[in-house]
Amino acid sequence: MSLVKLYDTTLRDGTQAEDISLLVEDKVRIARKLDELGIQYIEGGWPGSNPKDVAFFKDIKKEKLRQAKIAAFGSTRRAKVTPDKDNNIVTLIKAEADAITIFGKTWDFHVREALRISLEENLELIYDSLEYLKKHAPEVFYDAEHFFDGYKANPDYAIKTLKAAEEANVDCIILCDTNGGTMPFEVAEIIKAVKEQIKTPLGIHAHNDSECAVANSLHAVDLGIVQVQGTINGFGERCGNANLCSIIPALKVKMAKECISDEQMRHLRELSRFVYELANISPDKHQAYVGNSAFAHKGGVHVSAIQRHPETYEHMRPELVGNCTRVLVSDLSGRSNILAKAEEFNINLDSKDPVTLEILDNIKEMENRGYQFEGAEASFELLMMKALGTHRKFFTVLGFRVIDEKRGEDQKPLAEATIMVRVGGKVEHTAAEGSGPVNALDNAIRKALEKFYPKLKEVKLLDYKVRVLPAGQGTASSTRVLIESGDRHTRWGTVGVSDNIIDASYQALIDSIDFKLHKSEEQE
Ligand SMILES: CC(=O)SCCNC(=O)CCNC(=O)[C@H](O)C(C)(C)COP(=O)(O)OP(=O)(O)OC[C@H]1O[C@@H](n2cnc3c(N)ncnc32)[C@H](O)[C@@H]1OP(=O)(O)O
Ligand SMILES: CC(=O)C(=O)O
Repeated sequence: MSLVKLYDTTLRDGTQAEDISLLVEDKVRIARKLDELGIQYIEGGWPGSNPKDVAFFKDIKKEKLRQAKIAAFGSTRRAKVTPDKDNNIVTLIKAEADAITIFGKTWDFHVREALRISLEENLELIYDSLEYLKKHAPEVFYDAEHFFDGYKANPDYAIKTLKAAEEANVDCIILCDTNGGTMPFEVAEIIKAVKEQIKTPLGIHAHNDSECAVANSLHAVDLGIVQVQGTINGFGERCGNANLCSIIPALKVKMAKECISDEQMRHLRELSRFVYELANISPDKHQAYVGNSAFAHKGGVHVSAIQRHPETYEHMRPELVGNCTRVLVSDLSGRSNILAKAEEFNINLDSKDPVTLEILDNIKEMENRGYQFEGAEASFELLMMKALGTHRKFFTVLGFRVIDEKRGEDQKPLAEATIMVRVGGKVEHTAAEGSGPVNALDNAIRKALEKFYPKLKEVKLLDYKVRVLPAGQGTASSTRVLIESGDRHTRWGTVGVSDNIIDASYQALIDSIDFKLHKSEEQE
């Protein structure tokens, strides 16, 4: 297997994405994880840009990375100053990184319009910036910005810029699709032409503005490119960069190109989620390879087939990237979905058992009323237990009342809930306040039940989603509430539907508590 080197720019180009900003500590934590994953180069930032990036290069030196090299990023020197006097170049060297990457202009249009210098002067900028850096850094890479657009506009000039970098003896020339508009067939044609004229090892840095960044990067590797730049989860300027979470498994599984070990790749999903978490961005469920839905099967026909052989509807084994097969339950389910779920919950169910059909019919009828079990597997498991007669009634709610009161225009509203529950022979009547009516109700339910079941103290409400469902013919619109709860060990989802938002929330809250009590009992 030939080796492709991965160059991660999450900490530099990734942070150029709208809504993404990382603290120095976050950057160091991500760098550690990238190193563990086996990424060969980690671009830490642009030290000439801001003090945070300067601090990163200082702090990362204290880390004992296993194998990754840290790269510092910047640009060619400014016109009219020599490299040794150019603040950006001097700062790059001071960062004392293992490698330095600078970008320079390839596109004649950019030279004229953005830099406003002559084409000849730009070639000098490229050559002497790189030649100077080569004397001061162990490895120097050249990002040929807008290479593909530049080549299309003026191929002779674009090649001249690469030759200037080659003459300066750089270690790798990276062809950049900076505006992300190049098509895969153009990439192939242009790289072939470049390879006839440039002998320096080549890399690719593709943006995703036309959704082709991953395809372009893979095409480039197929044509012999040895360095692939990208970011975790595809974060990056505008529509993002080539997504390394897709590139890595494609290289290894589909193209037999070595880049990280099999064991390292099993941590890819974990790393993807770690970066989402630190960037404070919700993970994209539908993300290829590592997303929650990447191997989630909903249609009954699909579920029936994957149970016979997973490859019928899975392009590769999810475990290779640390993901897993999931079966969803909905009104598109068949008996196979119900049986798969039963197996997941360790429930013995036979496809010929009338209960299987009863559960299936029940689900379809409830989904028709607005329930959705895809994100509410705990409610579904409770429903199964009820159908099978294994559900235990831990408590009975005898009634509740919720009051939401505002005492003046500039006063905050106050919410209070009272609830009456019976556990065994005892009746408990409790009141609690909350930041809103649902929170007050949640507090009151727990306060009433925690006395009997102290384990409920562990339960936290992690997410609360409300969706107003459109009215059907002759009916009022109703509300669906999805709640995600969790304890120290796990998370679970529950659902409630009603034309009253408090009632819908109540159903989801009660299911959450009921589920926790069943699971605690099973564990004991
Ligand atoms: C394709 C890419 O993604 S490249 C990376 C882009 N990332 C960033 O821009 C984030 C970090 N940038 C920054 O912090 C700032 O832009 C800085 C510190 C680099 C520069 O700030 P300023 O000096 O205030 O300049 P400003 O940002 O307004 O304009 C960019 C300058 O860089 C110059 N420039 C652009 N590309 C190059 C290049 N390859 N070589 C040399 N100079 C360049 C422009 O001509 C302009 O200089 P001028 O105004 O003197 O003509
Ligand atoms: C260098 C870089 O980030 C680009 O060309 O997109």
